[in-house]
Amino acid sequence: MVIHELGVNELAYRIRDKELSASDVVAAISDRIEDVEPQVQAFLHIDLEYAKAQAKRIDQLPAHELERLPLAGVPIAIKDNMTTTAMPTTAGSKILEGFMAPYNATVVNRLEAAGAIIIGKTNLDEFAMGSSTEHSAYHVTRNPWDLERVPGGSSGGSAAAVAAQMVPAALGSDTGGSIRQPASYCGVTGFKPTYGRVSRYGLIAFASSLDQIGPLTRSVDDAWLLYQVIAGHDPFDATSLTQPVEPRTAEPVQWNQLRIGIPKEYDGEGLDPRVQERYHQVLSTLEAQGAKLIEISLPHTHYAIATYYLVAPAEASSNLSRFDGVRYGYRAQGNDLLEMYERTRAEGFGPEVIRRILLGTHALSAGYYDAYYLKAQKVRTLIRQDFETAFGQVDVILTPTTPDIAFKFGEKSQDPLQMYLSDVFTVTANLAGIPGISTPAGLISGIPVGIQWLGPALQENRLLQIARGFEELWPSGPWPSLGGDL
Ligand SMILES: NC(=O)C[C@H](N)C(=O)O
Repeated sequence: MVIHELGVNELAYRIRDKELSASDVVAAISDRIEDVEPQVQAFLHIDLEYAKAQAKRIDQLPAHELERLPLAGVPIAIKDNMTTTAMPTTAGSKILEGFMAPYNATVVNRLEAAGAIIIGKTNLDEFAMGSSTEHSAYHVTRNPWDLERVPGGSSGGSAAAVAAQMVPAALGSDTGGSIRQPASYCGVTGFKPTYGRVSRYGLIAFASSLDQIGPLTRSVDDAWLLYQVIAGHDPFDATSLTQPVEPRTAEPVQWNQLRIGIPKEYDGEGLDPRVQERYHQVLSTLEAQGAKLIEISLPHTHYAIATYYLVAPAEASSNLSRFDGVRYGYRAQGNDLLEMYERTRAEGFGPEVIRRILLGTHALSAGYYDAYYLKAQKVRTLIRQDFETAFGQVDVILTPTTPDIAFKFGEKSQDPLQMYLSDVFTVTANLAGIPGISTPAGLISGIPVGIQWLGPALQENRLLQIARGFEELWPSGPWPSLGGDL
């Protein structure tokens, strides 16, 4: 048994059964990180001393206490836009370099209360704005399947760390696809729950009406377990939902009772023919299992990218106003207060963040508000209604996660619109607030490709049950060979 290859569930029960100690696991993970992190560069911060101390604490717990910890001794990485008191939180930005948060994000507290061991903070596009992790102010992260390619973004570090088997799981955040798109590019599972299901307290806000936290793992059951731990009401997040989170079910999906919606708008223009071919192979496999494939229309899909790139930057321009050199992080010198603000923001933010702030400020400004922001909000309602209508007819919707596979460094970074288009199939779920999961559907010339399952709001368990069923039909692996394996 190679410890770093084990998933969350396997590690958790082995540690609970005392077949493995948490310290053994942390030691194995440290070796793996030492081996492959120099190539992949998934992390912005790693704290193995902290991890070792946590592992020791877990190993000293009596059996009856271990029994109560669903993630006892499981190492987990956290995207660096969620606050941790034990490690810095930078959001991938120079403006927060070295920032130590005064409190943990609720998700971090929940993971630790469940016995998880936080190993480090993963790289991301600055403030989660991007689809390749090239917009990190620190360094790029490489796709473990091909080091010349991007891991996707903005949770690229989390996806790469999981695919490179440096951790069994990581948390990401998804505003327009930032969990699902990198999951697809790195061949892992990435799950975005319903808006409001997981507390965002301690998540550095990008676009508050869209942001959601979720897990990236190497199996659906692992994502499910993590979701169970992090989901649920949190009085510190006013948007957090109060509906109870139902327990995991072991029941397999009954394909012959399932109606799968195939939206015609997700299968055509702009879709890489190789991705399209794989998507159709998946559809045939499901049909052969007895699933009923129903062609549906989500007619406002065409406006989704434009809508997202008005709503998200508008909210970002407001959220990021707090980084002014007074309250947080970096401060530039200036002759007066205004000059200090201007210089701090001009020097502290990278070009993509500045672009979004400008776009958002423009969309919200007097005279343009009705034409841009208000109109985008109206179209957003239409997009949500498209899904409501569709879910009257079908149980779940299946689409490609991304129109392409992981691209090479530099291929899209000079053309923001091309970069934005990699979110074309994922932004709709955020605009509608519904859950979505990307699961691997094999490789195309050695590079992973994912498919996306979308479900009605609050039906996470049903969605996860279906995604797990698909995983059994279409198992992934072997994982990329890296480091010492080369
Ligand atoms: N943050 C996200 O969910 C990703 C999206 N690519 C964006 O740049 O806004």
